[in-house]
Amino acid sequence: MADQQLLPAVPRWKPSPPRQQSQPDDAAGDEAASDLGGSLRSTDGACLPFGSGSSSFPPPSFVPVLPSSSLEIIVGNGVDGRGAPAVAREPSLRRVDQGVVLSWEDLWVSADGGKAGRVPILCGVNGYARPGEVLAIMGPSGCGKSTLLDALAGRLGSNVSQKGDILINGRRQKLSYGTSAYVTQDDVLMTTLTVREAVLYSAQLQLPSSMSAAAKRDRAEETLREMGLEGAADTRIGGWMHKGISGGQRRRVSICIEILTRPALLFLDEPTSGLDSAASYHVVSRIARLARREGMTVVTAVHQPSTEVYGLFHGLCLLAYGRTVFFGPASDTNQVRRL
Ligand SMILES: Nc1ncnc2c1ncn2[C@@H]1O[C@H](COP(=O)(O)OP(=O)(O)OP(=O)(O)O)[C@@H](O)[C@H]1O
Repeated sequence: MADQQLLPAVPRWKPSPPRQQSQPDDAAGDEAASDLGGSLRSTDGACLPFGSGSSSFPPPSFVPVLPSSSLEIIVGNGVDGRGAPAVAREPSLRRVDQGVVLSWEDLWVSADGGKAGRVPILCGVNGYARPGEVLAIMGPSGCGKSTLLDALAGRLGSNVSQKGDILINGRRQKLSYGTSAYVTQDDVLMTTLTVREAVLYSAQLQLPSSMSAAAKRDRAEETLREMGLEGAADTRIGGWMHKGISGGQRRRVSICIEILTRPALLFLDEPTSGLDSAASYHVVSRIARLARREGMTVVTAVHQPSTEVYGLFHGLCLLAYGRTVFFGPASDTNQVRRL
């Protein structure tokens, strides 16, 4: 088959011996899901050894486990753009029980293709994302990256249906308001506002009324700093008519607005699209640092990252033709990167 021939060096699943357990049915879903600690199942019932063997990307335990404080996130060459060490060692601010382990198992998505019937988009994909880490969804154009992201975020369109499990901390449950945020590919921002105004107004709208005005202002300022936007805070966002902030800064403003509520789960659709490699690096390194610091679970669809940007990802979910062809630590994928 053509797609098989194209991917000779991609690490393959090595099914471990089937477990002595029947496939969960819908009614028993929660109970079965909580038993996924050691492995996830493929469509044929075999176990998929996520994180098994020598992998440093262990499977989710479904008790959200934040990385230990000694864990290092090596950001590119270990030095950020201003020469400061970029190894994140700060302890996470999020309580352990607030982290979100997101997993998906045997997830199928198809679209209504009219006379052609249902058109498959995702075919039994599996994976997970953990607190404090950035999982990159990669693959060629049309392989289903955005669809997977949308399915995980509960944003699929009405002509699309899904089958399979999406679990939050091992259970089928809905995310409560403010738990997750989604940064779309397009920056929808008020061009006449300054960066500070845009973030502050969003803080006033999004943050709970129980927070004082001063606390909301502080949160807005803190988030501006986290995204490295202090220098541009008083610059008008601008647009086609009036030049304002740069493309990379626009992306960071969009992200800034979405993380004001400190969501436990952050979805990003192509956060680096349209950016040069330096701006891409700046955006993703901020996200990686924030994920680490806040114990945030980040899932991002990304297209052709540079080596430096790629080095910021913890996990990789590589799709091709709607199927998972690799899932594991991003650092384990030298063969994939050479393809
Ligand atoms: N709502 C839909 N209705 C019909 N087909 C769809 C729908 N959503 C996605 N598709 C199809 O599913 C496939 C995967 O689309 P998707 O946008 O997820 O790919 P992608 O990997 O994100 O692509 P790109 O990198 O180009 O953005 C495409 O062939 C697309 O046309």
